[in-house]
Amino acid sequence: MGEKFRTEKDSLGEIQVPQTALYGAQTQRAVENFPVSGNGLPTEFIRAIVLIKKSAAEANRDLGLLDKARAAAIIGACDSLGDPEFAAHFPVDIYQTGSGTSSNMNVNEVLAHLAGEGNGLSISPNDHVNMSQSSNDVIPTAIHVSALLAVRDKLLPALRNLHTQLCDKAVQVQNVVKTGRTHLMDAVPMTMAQEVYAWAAQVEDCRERIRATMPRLAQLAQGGTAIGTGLNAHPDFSELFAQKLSAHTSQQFRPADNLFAAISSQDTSVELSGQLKVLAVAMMKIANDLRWMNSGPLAGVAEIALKALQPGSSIMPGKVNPVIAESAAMVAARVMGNDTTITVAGQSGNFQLNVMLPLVASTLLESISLLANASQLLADRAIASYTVNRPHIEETLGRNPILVTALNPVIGYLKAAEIAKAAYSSGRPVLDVALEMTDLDRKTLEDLLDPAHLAKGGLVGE
Ligand SMILES: O=C(O)C[C@H](O)C(=O)O
Repeated sequence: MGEKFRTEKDSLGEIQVPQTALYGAQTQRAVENFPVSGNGLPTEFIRAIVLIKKSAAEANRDLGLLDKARAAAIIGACDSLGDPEFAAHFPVDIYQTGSGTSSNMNVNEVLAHLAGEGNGLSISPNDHVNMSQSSNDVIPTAIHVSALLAVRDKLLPALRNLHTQLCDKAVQVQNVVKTGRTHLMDAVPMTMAQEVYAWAAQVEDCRERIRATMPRLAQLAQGGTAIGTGLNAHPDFSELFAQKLSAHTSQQFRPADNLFAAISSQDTSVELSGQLKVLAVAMMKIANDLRWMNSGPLAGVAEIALKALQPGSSIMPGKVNPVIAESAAMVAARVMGNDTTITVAGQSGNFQLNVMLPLVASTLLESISLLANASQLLADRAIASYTVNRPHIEETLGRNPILVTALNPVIGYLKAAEIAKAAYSSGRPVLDVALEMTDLDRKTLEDLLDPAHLAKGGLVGE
């Protein structure tokens, strides 16, 4: 049996809508107009719009604009939306109208339908659910709210965990002295803790950069309506709305300093995306360092062994690959690309409205979610569990002629270079060669060339 339909009507006329749909005519038109990606906007974004509708209904009620019965019905409808409704009744594609009007109307229609069910109330998607609002302030507000909550609830905790795991690891490997590398080539010694603490510092700086965007994310376009003038909204609406939303989210929101700017630009989204890109760059570096350090096990750098999580190869038996680091590196690549997308979308503020808002919403939320998940996995399934190949590290460190760098202040660079060359060509320990080519005694050379001492900067008296 074919799907049943009902007739719905909007300002363009009648249209057939699936019988069971909670949405109405405008959503149906959008479904038919935009069969583009097959992907809807993220659930957390739609949830943010629903929260905006709830807070708006409360504010309109308190301002005496919306009668108590309708306000209660709309608020009840907002509260009744569970996961199955989110999956089924918000079908509009990301690549729709640039203002997100189709998604705003989708939410308005679903809530009006649910709010009017079984109570005899006539509830209009435009006049009641969308009262005092325009898509032009709802959608930028939903971007800020959903992004801020995702940063607060997912990304910042994941970064804190990654930082903690890195610091714990650094303590575990504080006595591992290894060869430092510059240009991928052997350089002077360091401890593995110094290396891991450097990653931790990068992560912590990224966390702080992202956290610093939150005060601007907390500024909302709501109340500006179509272009920022607030036409059709009560003068107290934006402030009261922000109070209601703050209470529902345990997060302080407030009206934007300039509502025109909040509607016509996406500068704060661009700012946040830029900080997410810094994190992606840091994540790529850490993931690649781990991959190099884990390379081998026989013919590679082989300093560490990442935990074996799955067979690496369908054809090469026994091979194990650094899958979590590869996954994190792909996330980083995606976020860098997303930042370019958001940069272009952010430029698309023509006169009073940015018209790439759904693209900003989906791309920004994807970056936050991917980075949160990848950070968690990197921490728990790579950093926490890797083991150190101490014999190999010690063996290569002991033979490293670059240790001779420590003799520069005593015998000069040119003499030290001669010793290094002789050590490289003969394959002998640099200490033995230096003993022959200088006047320094063994004890002095042992002190000067001690890798653990050099890892502290080689300062006399350390
Ligand atoms: O949907 C709205 O509220 C306004 C629309 O985006 C427009 O400016 O044309």
